Amino acid sequence: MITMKDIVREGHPSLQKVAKEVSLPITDEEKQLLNDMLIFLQNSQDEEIAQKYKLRAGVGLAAPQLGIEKRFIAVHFEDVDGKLYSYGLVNPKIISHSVEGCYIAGGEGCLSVDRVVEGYVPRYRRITVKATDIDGNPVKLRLKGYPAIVFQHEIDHLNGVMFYDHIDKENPFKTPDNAVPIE
Ligand SMILES: OCN(O)CCCc1ccccc1
Ligand code: NI
Repeated sequence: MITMKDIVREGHPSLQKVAKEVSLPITDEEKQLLNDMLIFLQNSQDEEIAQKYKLRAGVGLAAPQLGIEKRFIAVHFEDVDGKLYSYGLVNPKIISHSVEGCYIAGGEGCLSVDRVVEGYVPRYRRITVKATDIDGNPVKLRLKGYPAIVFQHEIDHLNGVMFYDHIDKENPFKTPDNAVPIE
């Protein structure tokens, strides 16, 4: 099972590179990896398991965070309406996005960053993501608000981008233009 010791921290080269496209169909080993990533997220959100294995709660994980420079991401969370987003995706790509932005009022964190980095992280408010799922089916997701933010955070990891790269250096709490806060 994946635990925190498997997650590389900032400074590790895998977090700074552009990860490679995965050739399809994915291998059984790659399927296992995606499943293990999803199970980690579920475990990290289970109070008992998280406490037992000292897991930090996460709503998403990207393969480069495991030192694996391949374009895999996993997400597991519910949105404010209780809709469950639980996906293991291959080669996710943002194919369109709104001009309008959004940001989490409390800022973002990252399992690969063992410190608080304050400030607003400007994100697109709406995105359309195309990917392949764990069974090789094409997936097209239209996402808005918090779900859109999570996917952007994970896809950033595939391109060597950390959440704090988006924070305004001069004024971290400058309200991003044309953007709405997400509580
Ligand atoms: O890359 C995953 N990760 O480090 C876990 C936290 C993910 C995340 C945190 C805040 C807002 C969006 C996504
Ligand atoms: Ni992260």
